[in-house]
Amino acid sequence: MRIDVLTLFPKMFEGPMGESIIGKARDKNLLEINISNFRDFADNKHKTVDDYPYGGGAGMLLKVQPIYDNLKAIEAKAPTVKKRVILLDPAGKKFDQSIAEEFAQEEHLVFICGHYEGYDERIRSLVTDEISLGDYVLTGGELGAMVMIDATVRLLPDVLGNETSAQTDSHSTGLLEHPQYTRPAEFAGMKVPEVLMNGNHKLIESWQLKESLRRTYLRRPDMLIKFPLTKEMEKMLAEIKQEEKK
Ligand SMILES: Nc1nonc1C(=O)NC1CCNCC1
Repeated sequence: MRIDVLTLFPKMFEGPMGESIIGKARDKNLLEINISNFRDFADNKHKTVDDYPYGGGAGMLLKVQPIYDNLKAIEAKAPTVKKRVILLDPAGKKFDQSIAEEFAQEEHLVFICGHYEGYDERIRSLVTDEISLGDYVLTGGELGAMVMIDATVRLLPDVLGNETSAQTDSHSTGLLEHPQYTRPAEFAGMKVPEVLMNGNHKLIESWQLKESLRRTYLRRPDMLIKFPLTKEMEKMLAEIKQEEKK
């Protein structure tokens, strides 16, 4: 996968996109990330990328031209590859695991990071997607782009090195992940549930499913409404509702 990011602050990406799992994936050539500063493409001598809004109003808007020419330069390097050009915008579709899974299937992702008050509206004609990190306002789109890249890249083959962990994550299965424990068996008086210590895989799987259902029921009932429950799950959920009443 190739990822291009258009930003005014390239240095923001050095840490998060250079360390740990993403950094190792780049070292292993599992993906290529190119960060470009669209200020470099501004066609005026002062390299300005923003201007006052027509009709007045607070703040400055990002001009189209620098971003347009930056996109053209990216296109020139990879003309045949199908691209998803993603505009980071609080008015966009809210990012979630299903979008990460969709992006992970793509060959080439291009992220445009907003700044200032917003974009010249004509920038929207250049993009395929408008995606929001969430219902809040950030100082720029950079952190949103990094979160989306992180959530997407970890789904690529061989990036995690343990594919099952991506497939069983919260939000990947449609339920929240069950509680997990590691050594020691007891810490500060808190013991690991006995069922996990006895090695009976069928009992363990049943416990894990029930605890996923419990956690989802208690924390994210909105996810449960959408989940296709089996008869076994419906029985477990009925037990959970009784248990949680006490
Ligand atoms: N939420 C968001 N998801 O993507 N971008 C988001 C965002 O808040 N962008 C800011 C909007 C105001 N101007 C600076 C950028």
